[in-house]
Amino acid sequence: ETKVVSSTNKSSSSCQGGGLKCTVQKLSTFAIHQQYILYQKKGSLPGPSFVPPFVGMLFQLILTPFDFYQNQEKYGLISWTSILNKFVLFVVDAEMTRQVFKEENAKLFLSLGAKKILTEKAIPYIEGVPHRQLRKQLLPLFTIRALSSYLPIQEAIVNENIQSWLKDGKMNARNQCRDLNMMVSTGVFVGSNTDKTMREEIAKNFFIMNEGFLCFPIDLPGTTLRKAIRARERLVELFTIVIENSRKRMGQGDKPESLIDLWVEYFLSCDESERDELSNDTIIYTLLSFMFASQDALTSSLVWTVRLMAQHPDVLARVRAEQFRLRPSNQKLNLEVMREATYTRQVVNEILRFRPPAVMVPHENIEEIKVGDIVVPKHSLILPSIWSAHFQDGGFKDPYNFDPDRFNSERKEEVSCAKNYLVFGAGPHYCIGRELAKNQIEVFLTQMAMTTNWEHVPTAGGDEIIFGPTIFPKDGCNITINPRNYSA
Ligand code: HEM
Repeated sequence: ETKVVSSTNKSSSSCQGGGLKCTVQKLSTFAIHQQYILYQKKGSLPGPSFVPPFVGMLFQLILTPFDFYQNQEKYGLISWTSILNKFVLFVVDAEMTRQVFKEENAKLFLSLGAKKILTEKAIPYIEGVPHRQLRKQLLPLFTIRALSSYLPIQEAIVNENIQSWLKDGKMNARNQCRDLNMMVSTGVFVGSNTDKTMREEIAKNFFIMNEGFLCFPIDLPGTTLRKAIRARERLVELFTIVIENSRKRMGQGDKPESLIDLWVEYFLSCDESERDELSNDTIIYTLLSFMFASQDALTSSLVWTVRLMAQHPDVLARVRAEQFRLRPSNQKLNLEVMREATYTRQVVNEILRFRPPAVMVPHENIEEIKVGDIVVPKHSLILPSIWSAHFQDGGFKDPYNFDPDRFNSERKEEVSCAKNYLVFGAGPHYCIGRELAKNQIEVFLTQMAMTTNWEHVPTAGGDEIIFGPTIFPKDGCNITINPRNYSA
């Protein structure tokens, strides 16, 4: 390594005049140097015989992700590659994937833009004791009581959207579910007692902020990233107003309705000395992370719900029969009924297994760590593959079959294959919104099933799976949709 570094210096000193030839010479020396470092790091790990300098496998990963996956999987349970000159460890084994999620020294690696937008105060960037304390503070927001208070909001907004889709008679699931999801998340987080104009402004700014997560990370006036940062600043102002209103209502003993209400209620119940002085800040930046974490993943799951149910009418018929048995006169959903709807919940779990929205969750190790027997050099990018864990040989039975019965009380694959089910991650950053997310998919599934009939409208190549950055059918899934009488 030292030798290569000194040869770089030598070449630059002999190349003082500048000009194209000199630039090419410097770039080639740099490329050779980088390749040398990568090959040193990979040691005996299997992987591609050649990785293009500078960009590495970036374009394959973005443009043809599943080809990239399949090629990489051929190298075995753990292999190497490189993206933008960074050494990348690709992990397809469920056990090792879990290990990465649990490793304190491997941090979630969100996009470069995400850190600028969400700032260091966002929960995925917090570690150790402060992280554990924050997670504890968040528990009251996801209890059965809390989830019950969000249900009427979820149900009302889902129904409202479905009614407007029925008027059109056809739709693109990806576009419509994205809007529905934004309305539901905003409703759940800030409550329906926040006026409509403010909820709409929150949603509008959140869309702008979301654009910034995957854009080119250049923060200059007029860039997508700068607009996203401005949108975040406006969201901070809007959330401050919502929290102040909630303080007034919770202070006079009103019933909490939204996630913010529950958090404010929790603060007011704590001893003055225990209250976090920066409580507004904590709530606001955590809410921004919630919006970020929930939006694309949930939209992906709703779209797959539409696509998979159109593909499996037998499964949809069983959901309808169960719902009609439990709610013969279209009673409102509540958590008890949802607990009894075991088949419907199996379908939700299978949608999440079969099409996990976040197929891989990048991590960066801040120290040298071990994954399996492999020593991973500091500052590598690790790609633990949730997708591969869900389809790994020796895990779920016939994993490429969409089969909700795998989770019934006889087969219980959620127990026997627990180590392969990684849709919500594992370890200290395990998804805190998982029950909220599952409820949302279930509400959507039941309302679609009981009030509509829909049919998939295929397009050429439209079923190919793309990253966006969660997974979607390429055409976003077009359907025709018609009203249906409430029946089994
Ligand atoms: C289908 C929907 C969802 C999927 C597939 C999903 C998946 C994930 C995954 C894989 C992680 C990383 C876990 C780890 O590192 O071990 C995560 C973290 C997280 N999720 Fe979700 N999620 C979903 C919905 C939601 C929702 C609705 C919320 C709203 C509250 C949410 C909030 C979070 C937060 C705050 C984190 C970071 C937790 C921390 O850093 O401690 N997620 N999620």
